[in-house]
Amino acid sequence: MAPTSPRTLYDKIWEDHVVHSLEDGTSLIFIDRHLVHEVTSPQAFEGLRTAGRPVRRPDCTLATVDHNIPTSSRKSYTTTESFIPEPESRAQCVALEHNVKEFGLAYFGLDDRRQGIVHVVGPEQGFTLPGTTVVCGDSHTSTHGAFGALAFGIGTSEVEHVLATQTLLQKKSKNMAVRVEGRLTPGITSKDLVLHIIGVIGTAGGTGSVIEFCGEAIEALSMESRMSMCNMAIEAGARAGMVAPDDVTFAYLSDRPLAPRKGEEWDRAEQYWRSLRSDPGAKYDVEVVVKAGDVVPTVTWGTSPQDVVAITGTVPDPAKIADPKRRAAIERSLEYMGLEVTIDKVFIGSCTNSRIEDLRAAARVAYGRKVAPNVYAMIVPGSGLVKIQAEAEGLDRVFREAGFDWREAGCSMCLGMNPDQLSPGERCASTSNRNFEGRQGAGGRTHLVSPAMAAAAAVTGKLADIRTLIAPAPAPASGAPTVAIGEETSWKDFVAREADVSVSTTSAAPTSTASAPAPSSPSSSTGMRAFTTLKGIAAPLDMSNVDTDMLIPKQFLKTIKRTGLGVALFNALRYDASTSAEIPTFVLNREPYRHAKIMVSGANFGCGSSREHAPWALDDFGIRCIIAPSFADIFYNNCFKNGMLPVVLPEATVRDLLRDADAGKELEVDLVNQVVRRDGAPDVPFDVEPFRKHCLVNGLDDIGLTLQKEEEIRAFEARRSAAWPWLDGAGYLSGRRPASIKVVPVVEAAKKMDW
Ligand SMILES: CC(C)[C@H](C(=O)O)[C@@H](O)C(=O)O
Ligand code: SF4
Repeated sequence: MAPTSPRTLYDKIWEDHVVHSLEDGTSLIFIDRHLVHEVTSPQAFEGLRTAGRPVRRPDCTLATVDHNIPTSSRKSYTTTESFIPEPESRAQCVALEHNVKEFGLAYFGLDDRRQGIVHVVGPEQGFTLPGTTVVCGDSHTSTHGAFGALAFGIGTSEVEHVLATQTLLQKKSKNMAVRVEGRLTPGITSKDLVLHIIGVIGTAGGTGSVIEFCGEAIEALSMESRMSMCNMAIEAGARAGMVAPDDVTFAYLSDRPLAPRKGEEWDRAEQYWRSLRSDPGAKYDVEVVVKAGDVVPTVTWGTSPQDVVAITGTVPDPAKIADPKRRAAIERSLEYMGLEVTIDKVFIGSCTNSRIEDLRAAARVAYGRKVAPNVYAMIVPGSGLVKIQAEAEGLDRVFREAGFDWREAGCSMCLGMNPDQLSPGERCASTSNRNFEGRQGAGGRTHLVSPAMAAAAAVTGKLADIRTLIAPAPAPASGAPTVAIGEETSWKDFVAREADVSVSTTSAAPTSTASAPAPSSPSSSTGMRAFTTLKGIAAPLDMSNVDTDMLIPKQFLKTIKRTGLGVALFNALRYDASTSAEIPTFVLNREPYRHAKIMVSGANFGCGSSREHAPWALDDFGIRCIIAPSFADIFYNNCFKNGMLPVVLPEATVRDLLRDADAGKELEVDLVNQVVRRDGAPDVPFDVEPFRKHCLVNGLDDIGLTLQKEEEIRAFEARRSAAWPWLDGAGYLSGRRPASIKVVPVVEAAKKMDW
């Protein structure tokens, strides 16, 4: 028998999940774990409802609210309707509550102490496991790759696809290795390391790839630190980030409520997990080597996560940049950021850095010090359980004593869909992951840093080198905490006792999931709008890295519909924030581009968040085709799910088309013949994957097509139950945990939401 060629970690997980493969390499892959939140799911549930489809695997689905919720005290919480004042945020959270009831899903609501940011909750509960495929309608799903899982963000149409079929249609990405040699020096965290890496490879450096982080420095990292790294893989443009599971991973998972049970089940799982390492000699398409010793405390200076600088360094001088586009981007960022060292706000939170280890790191700096008088500093734990653990360790008292605001769990000021926002011009040291214009509030300026650096900024009032502050702090003032920093508790005291809390639902949810319910409606495979040819005005937007926050800012994500978002498109570039008047120079405010059907733009179009609202807004404006040298993966996928066509062409050809567009000439995009027709110039051929083309040209709906593969999906599920039995029924709906163990309430105010 011929020896199999060496495989990477990604190859192994991919191959273990293929349900069915098409000739063009598109595969139907099985999804083990689906996390759901309120922003990207309402339209997906609506789709199921309209088609009369159930959720195929409620046992593999876990929902919570995180983006929209206020982080104020929940002591007075009675209902979500009365607790959330802002009508649109309230509507999204209430919609999720209705949906989880109707479809019978496990849900951590606002009065459940397990509620938190999806990417904190999944790992904390042991829902995220090595070797699994994990998805969520959220770009930072890459976080879960820290466990040796294949975890990636998806759009709302794909959320619906997973809910209905527990599978996704995917093309395999490239293998990329980022090897970090040597050890990080004292005071340097994985946040500094990942910012440094993004500075090296750029925000498009990982496009089309799954990054495996490896090497001595990665192996030495805790699970929390690995999660921060993989979380930001999406900021490097990657489809996913991953780290091979090892003893650190297994120790973290041991006894988590949803992890395999100790004994035979655990042993079998661990044996499989230990096989999930890249084989010696496995080939990567791209390899990058970084020296850990080169990494120093790192901070972003601009409006893209790649705009990084060592805290000891200086920001780039645009006059010294030869590339005119890059020079213009730097000039714009510098003008927006109006660089100064003093800061106004500090945000310690987000799915990047809101876990217990992050709060401990910040508390070590805050201990015995005071928040500078010019600064408002807030700490937002990633989940209710992180908050409880931090309180048991006395961290809240350290923070309060120092003058920090101690909040309830949620996404908070990471993107400010709730009231936690920056005011125009305010400067913030933030432990989050995106520093886009307006990300934390219109006109707000974000510097991405590690938790320790954020705490250092809070107490010094400016961006400061943490290494100058890691000497012991002065003795705390009277009334300071009695619990010394360093008395770490075990998460087991807080999480394990949750193991047997089951979530009841109002619908007749299946209690055994070894065989999945059959779809209740006939599967139709037509239904998407077809795309054959499109002729019209093309709007030139000569800019690289057009991110989805720019395409549609957060305030427009609160809708529970897909339509009517055209007015929101490029909102911050199109309208003056103070007067709401059109900015006449912006391309879509000029004739003939108000009527554009096509957009021509720069590389890495659609980077950042997974919000399908971005293609919905373009479509609603009238633009159904975007031509660019490259696209961010999730945005690219989202277009096809909406009958829209992203066309990839070489940089030089895009330049030619930009000139045509500038001249007001029409372009004709012919998908059937795969050419762009120009006025007075030769046709430009383009590539598109055959399966995607087939679906688009014929207006075929993916879900309908996938449901025709019911037999293959069932066969896969049977194989999965035999090979990895711990993955079945691992949701709170399984009823497999004994009900005899009493749940000890940790905080009186925290009650369990009963559905
Ligand atoms: C709302 C959601 C679609 C979005 C994402 O995908 O990342 C958000 O979490 C963000 O961080 O911008
Ligand atoms: S990046 Fe921010 S907004 Fe997005 S999931 Fe993470 S915490 Fe929430």
